[in-house]
Amino acid sequence: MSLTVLKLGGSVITDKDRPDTLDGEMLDYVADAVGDAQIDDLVLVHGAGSFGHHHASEHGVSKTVGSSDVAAVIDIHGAMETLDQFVLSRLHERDVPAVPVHPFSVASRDSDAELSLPVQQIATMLGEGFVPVLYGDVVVHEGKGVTIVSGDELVTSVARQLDADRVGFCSTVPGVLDEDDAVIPEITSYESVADVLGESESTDVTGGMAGKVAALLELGAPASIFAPDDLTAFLDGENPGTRIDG
Ligand SMILES: Nc1ncnc2c1ncn2[C@@H]1O[C@H](COP(=O)(O)OP(=O)(O)OP(=O)(O)O)[C@@H](O)[C@H]1O
Ligand SMILES: C=C(C)CCOP(=O)(O)O
Repeated sequence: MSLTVLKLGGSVITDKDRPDTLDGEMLDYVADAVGDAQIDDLVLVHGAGSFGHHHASEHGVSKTVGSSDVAAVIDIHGAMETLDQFVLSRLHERDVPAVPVHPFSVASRDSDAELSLPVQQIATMLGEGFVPVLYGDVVVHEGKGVTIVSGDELVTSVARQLDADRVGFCSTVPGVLDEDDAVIPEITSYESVADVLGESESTDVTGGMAGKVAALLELGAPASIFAPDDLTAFLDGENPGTRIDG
């Protein structure tokens, strides 16, 4: 069996400039591609877009800055659960057997910020024919209350632990772009692209493209970053966009 881990970028499925606003057309578009895909085992992770980053920013919470305020936990996690419900229902409309895995309820960080994400339930879900769906969320963090765990970190953690065969990031851009906005076909070291990597153009507490590339270089397996137009090609086994191989 071949395992694919795919992240649907929050900037793809939401309108990242308007708080708590779905991009329903794009969500339908990517859900169509997932619904039509012929793949054995699939784990989906979605980002936060305007459902998580605005709330995290309002409460001053990021991957490194924590909060012990229950209202912050409920606000951020609640917004992400709402977005997750939209994602799940669009997938169900296409008969994708998608089931939720709520990171806040299962994951944690230790005092060195090391993420611990149990994957046995995800493996069992796959074995039973489900498509587990995770999402960027708040996560309890030893000594800091809660911090943010990005969908990118969840992808790399699941992919590493379950030895994924293919890892894909569907974002709004066709790949990592160079200074002339051309897609860089392959990245093998952070230094080679550090100058062109920036944060997201919208509110984003998890580091935008720079955070994504850094996380993927540490994965130890190749991963692709591509735009929604290329999602079907990726799910068909091609390697569109930028291939990151640390
Ligand atoms: N060199 C670069 N090439 C491509 N995109 C870049 C680059 N530098 C910065 N970016 C920004 O990074 C964004 C992609 O990162 P972002 O974190 O927003 O993606 P996402 O995973 O789709 O969203 P989310 O984090 O909400 O899930 C692009 O939309 C762009 O604004
Ligand atoms: C801001 C929150 C809650 C999660 C961020 O996840 P990402 O959109 O994958 O970076």
